[in-house]
Amino acid sequence: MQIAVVSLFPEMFDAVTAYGVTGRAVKLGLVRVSHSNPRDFTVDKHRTVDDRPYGGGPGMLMKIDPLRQAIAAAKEQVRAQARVVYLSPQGQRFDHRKAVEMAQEEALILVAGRYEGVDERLIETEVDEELSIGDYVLSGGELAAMVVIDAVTRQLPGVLGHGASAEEDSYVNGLLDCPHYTRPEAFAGRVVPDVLLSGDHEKIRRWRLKQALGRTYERRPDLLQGRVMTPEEQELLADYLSEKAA
Ligand SMILES: Nc1nonc1C(=O)NCC1CCCCC1
Repeated sequence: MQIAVVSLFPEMFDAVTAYGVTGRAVKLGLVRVSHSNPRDFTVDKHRTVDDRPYGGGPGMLMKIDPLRQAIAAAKEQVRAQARVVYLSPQGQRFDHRKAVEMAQEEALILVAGRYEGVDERLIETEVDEELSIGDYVLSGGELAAMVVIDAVTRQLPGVLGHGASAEEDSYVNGLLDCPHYTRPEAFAGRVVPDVLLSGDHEKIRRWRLKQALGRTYERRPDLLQGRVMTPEEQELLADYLSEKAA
C-alpha cells in the first residue's frame, strides 16, 4: 500500500515509519509512506501557508493553494487511484471496520491540518472523506494520521508475523481484549490463571472469549449493542456474570 501524507511537519511521521511493527512494514516494502509539505508550494518570501479567517475569530486557517498543490504532488507520488482523507474532529469516527476497509485501498492520501483548520472549499474540492480518531481537539492532524497509518498497516498481509494475530486483534470480533499474562507465574501474590498453564487450547480459547465478553459487558456495553452473540458467547457471558455475582 502507498500512503502519501500532506503535512507541515513530515519529520513527525518517523514515529510510525522508523519503529516497531509499522517500521518493519515500511522496511519490508509492505507499505510506502511519502511526504508532501504545503510549505514547499508557497511562492512568497515568507512561505505563507496560513491566513486570517473571514468573519473574524481566533487563530489562522490553512490556505487553499499550498494544500491543493501538495495534494496534487501527493497524487503524483502514489501514481494510483488514491482516497484523499482529511483528519479532523468533524470527521466520521475511525474504527476497526474503517481500518480494514482502508487497508483494501491501493493508495491513501492523508491530509493533516494545523492552526484552526483549513478553508472549507479545500475539503469540498479535494477531500473524499473526513475522519476523526476521537472527540477531542489535537494541535494538528499528524497524530491522527499516524493512528490511521498504524491501524491500517496492521491489517496488511504479512505485516503481523503470525497471520493469526491480525484476526485475534481485539475489535476483530467486536470485543475488548482479554487479560494477558507472562512470566513470572506469581507477582505480588497474584498468580496466572491455571487454565493458561493447562496447555488445553480449547479451554484456553473459551476462557479468553469469556473474559473478553465479560470485560466488554462491564466496560463497553455499547459494543454489545446490536452485536449478535453466538450461542457459545451467550453461554460464556452468562457464566462470567454468574461467577462475578457469586
Ligand atoms: N480528533 C481528531 N481526529 O482527527 N483529527 C483530530 C484533530 O483533533 N485534529 C486537529 C485539528 C486541529 C485543527 C486543524 C485540523 C486538525
